Amino acid sequence: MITFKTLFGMMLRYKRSLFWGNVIAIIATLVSIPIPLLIPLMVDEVLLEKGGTVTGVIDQLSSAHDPLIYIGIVLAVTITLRFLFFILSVVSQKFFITLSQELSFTIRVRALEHLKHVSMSSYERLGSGKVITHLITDIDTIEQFLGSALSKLIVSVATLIGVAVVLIWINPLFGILILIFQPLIMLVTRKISGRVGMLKKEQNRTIGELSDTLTQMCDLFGQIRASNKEERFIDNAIDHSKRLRQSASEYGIKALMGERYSYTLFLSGFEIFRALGLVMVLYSHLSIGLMFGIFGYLWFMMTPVQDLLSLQYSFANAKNALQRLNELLSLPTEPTANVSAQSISASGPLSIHTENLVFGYDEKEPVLRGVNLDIHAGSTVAIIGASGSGKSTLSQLLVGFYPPTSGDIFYNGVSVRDIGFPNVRDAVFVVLQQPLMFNDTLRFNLTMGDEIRDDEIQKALEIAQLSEFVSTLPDGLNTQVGKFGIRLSGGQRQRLSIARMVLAKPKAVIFDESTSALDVHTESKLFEALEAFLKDKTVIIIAHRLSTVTRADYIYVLENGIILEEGTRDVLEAIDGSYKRFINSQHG
Ligand SMILES: Nc1ncnc2c1ncn2[C@@H]1O[C@H](COP(=O)(O)OP(=O)(O)OP(=O)(O)O)[C@@H](O)[C@H]1O
Repeated sequence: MITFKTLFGMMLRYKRSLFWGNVIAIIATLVSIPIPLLIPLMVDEVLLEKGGTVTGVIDQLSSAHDPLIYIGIVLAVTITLRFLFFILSVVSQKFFITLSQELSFTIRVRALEHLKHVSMSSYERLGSGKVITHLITDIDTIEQFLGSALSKLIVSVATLIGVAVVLIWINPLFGILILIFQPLIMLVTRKISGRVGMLKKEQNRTIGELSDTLTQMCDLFGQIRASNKEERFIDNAIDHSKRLRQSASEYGIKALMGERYSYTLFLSGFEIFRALGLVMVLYSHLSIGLMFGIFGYLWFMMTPVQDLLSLQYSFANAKNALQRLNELLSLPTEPTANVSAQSISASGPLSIHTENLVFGYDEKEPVLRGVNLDIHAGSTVAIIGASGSGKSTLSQLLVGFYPPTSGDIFYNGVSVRDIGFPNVRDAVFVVLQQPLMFNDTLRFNLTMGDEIRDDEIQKALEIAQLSEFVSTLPDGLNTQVGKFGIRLSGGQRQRLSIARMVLAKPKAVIFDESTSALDVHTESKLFEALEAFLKDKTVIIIAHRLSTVTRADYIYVLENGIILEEGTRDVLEAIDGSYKRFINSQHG
């Protein structure tokens, strides 16, 4: 969880930037404070010929008692101060911009680091589009607040205090009124800013939904076109866009109204102060020059007042964006390992044993309803069963993708909860029926970014029956495969995934329908070539094809989430049960 307190803590890590940014900003403010007063003072001291501090100082420096010289020098000093203010504020902003970028980077890294350990089921529940919105839009909203808070809060407050001090010097009543006026407006408009913040949250939520819809639509565009369903999907995206338009305009209008309303309140107070200035010239000793000075300061206050008011709104937005980001940061993570990874990475094959394994994507509807497997190290087993019986789900659990709802999985006698899911995934590799590829080169898809020698890659390609195909490609391993591997055939993708498995050097392999796209001849050649590689490995084959299943020493028949039959081929063939029906169905 990230709170404003956490953000403040993160900020304190950049003490140097924070210190220098603020020191320079305060010097800039001090430089700017006299600006509104200098020229108006000329009204009293030069036009009304009353003399005073400014002309007194100039007289000490020069002997020319000329009104034009007084005005010229004051003008030159004022313009110099303005430029000095400009340079100092740019320097201080530089510190703050870098700092706010560092902070949003830190938040993004923290969210990405959390994503590394998030459990698959909670990730799937949230959806990629929403995850992306949290990582981009919400963090952006927080960054906008941090950027303006860092650069404007101290400067605006310092300017207002500085102005109040000068005004107290000119007239105490004015100064005190100005000091309490700004917080009063913020208090009055607090409710509106809270409401605006909620609308921002709603807008970011609709962005998340739209991005989810668009991601899915773009990823499956070919499928949509093949079914001639563009209209339906585009209409759906338009509906989401309408919702975004609605929430964005609601937010935009209310945010603008709120800020303008607060500002109008301030301007009304500003007019009252101006009228008060006139009244004070009439009924007190306030000079016309000082009255102009007061008017000047009232204008001067505009920017810090506007900044503070908009800060109030961006604070409300950031508060809601933080809440949304915390949804991502509080997604449950995978259980962590208790025993060292050593326990299954030690040499030798892996035994896999499940005890009363229960799992459901939705906890109320179990897909696996008490599965017991006893797979000896180095053996080859097959799991068969009707479509939807839970075979792929079982393989996803065995490979450490989801934690069991109840029951347990043991690898070499150690529970998956103790080993830790990442260690299981290192040791067990699942080759999927429809492996998805990165939109990158063949080499990247084989190595996933690891440094692997070319001769090793070549060997893996040979085993996977792919080397001939790759040798015909003009760019060889540097050939781009397209999004999800679209430029490869289904069988080539399956073989590429097998080559990836060979390079990953797992201790156990699950083939989940992973040769279904190959003809029987290529499949047979592939398994022959794999024989030496798989010799010391535990192998689980999930298949619908008898020729694939017959490679197994032992067979499990899964039905409706439970093991209905199990045994060697001979034993199962002798029973008039599901396995027999499976064989008969293959013989047509
Ligand atoms: N990621 C998921 N989220 C929610 N439900 C899922 C998910 N994957 C599978 N299911 C559901 O789990 C049940 C079992 O699916 P599973 O893919 O494990 O069956 P299978 O035996 O491998 O089928 P097939 O032979 O057709 O591949 C199905 O009812 C399916 O709807």
